[in-house]
Amino acid sequence: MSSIQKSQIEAALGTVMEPDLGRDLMTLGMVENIAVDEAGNVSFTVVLTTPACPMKEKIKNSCVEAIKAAVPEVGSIDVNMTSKVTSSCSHGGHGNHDGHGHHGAQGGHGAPQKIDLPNVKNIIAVASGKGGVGKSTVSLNLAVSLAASGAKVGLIDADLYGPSIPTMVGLQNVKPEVQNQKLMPIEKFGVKMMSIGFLVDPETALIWRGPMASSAMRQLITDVDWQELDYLIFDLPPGTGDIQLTLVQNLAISGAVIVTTPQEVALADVAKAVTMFRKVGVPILGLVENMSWYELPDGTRDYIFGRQGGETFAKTNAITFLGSIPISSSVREGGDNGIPAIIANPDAPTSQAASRVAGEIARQVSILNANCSMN
Ligand SMILES: Nc1ncnc2c1ncn2[C@@H]1O[C@H](COP(=O)(O)OP(=O)(O)OP(=O)(O)O)[C@@H](O)[C@H]1O
Repeated sequence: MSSIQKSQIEAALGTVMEPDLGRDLMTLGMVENIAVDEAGNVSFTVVLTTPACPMKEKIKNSCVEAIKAAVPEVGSIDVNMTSKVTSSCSHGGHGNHDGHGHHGAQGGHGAPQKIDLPNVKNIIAVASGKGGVGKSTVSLNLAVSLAASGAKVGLIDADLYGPSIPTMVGLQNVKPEVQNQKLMPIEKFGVKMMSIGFLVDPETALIWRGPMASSAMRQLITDVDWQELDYLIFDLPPGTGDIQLTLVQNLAISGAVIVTTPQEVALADVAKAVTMFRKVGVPILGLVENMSWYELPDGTRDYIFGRQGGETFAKTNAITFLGSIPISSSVREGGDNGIPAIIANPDAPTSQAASRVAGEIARQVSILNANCSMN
């Protein structure tokens, strides 16, 4: 008969800090179902804020160590790691005392209602100051990677003038069904997708300007039956013009990810994207540097577009650096063949880098949501 009390386990786990949130797991309510059997074997569940948590193993090991140190007579320790994705505070009223979301610049009394999707926990906008830096590639790999970790994920390709997601996932000639007056997203690689490219041919979209473009965007968001999603990745059109500004102003975005290459010209444009998000009060989750280097056959790196431009920019502008993704022919081939590199070649360094970036983004969303609900 074991003399170990549940309270001893609770006390031990109360010393384990969540590395990002700076509070212990018990205070954060992350531990459930603690059980101690007669032989002194312990089991419990740790509920993380995202299945893509890069700290998963670290937290698990810390729990085991804390219990062993506090209760040396313990038998086996069975830690069940699970997750429940937290919701963004950008939903009107959620986690925010004034009930108007956190977008101070726009969210005040009398401000127009932002488009909100109550069943979508987090909308992540992926932006770039300039075209061709790999924004769609990063958005797609982010979506696929989060879905592979177990999250419910959607992806919107809002590039009116050059939708690339249909080609990148091999769905060029697919048309979405309409059910109950809603467009059904098309599911591939575990991700629910909607692209302007599924709805109109590129020549038609090319002639749209201003209100036509804005209403097409609105439809992509509100007329789609997304159902419940943990993350909706919004691949914004490249640049920082009126279309982009209207979108980020009118949509309840949780946070923005900015994609750049290390090149200086791309970075000058990145500054504009940063300014745009800051102006409308959308938190910037961080910056991803794409096409950071090319690995030569002898293992050395060729920094084709310059070195660490993204990281330096992030530092000087007080933005989180989310990671670098090298140039690889498998990424380009994946884009052309309709199978994302992360699926076709998950062990390639580029795929690993893209997965790490996805984990970092999920982590930043969790931190943002936790900080906002604590305030
Ligand atoms: N890390 C990488 N390595 C190799 N090729 C890449 C990488 N990232 C993107 N590419 C390739 O670069 C091209 C442009 O990428 P992508 O379409 O993702 O950029 P974008 O910024 O979304 O462009 P657009 O401005 O057209 O929306 C594609 O052919 C893609 O396959």
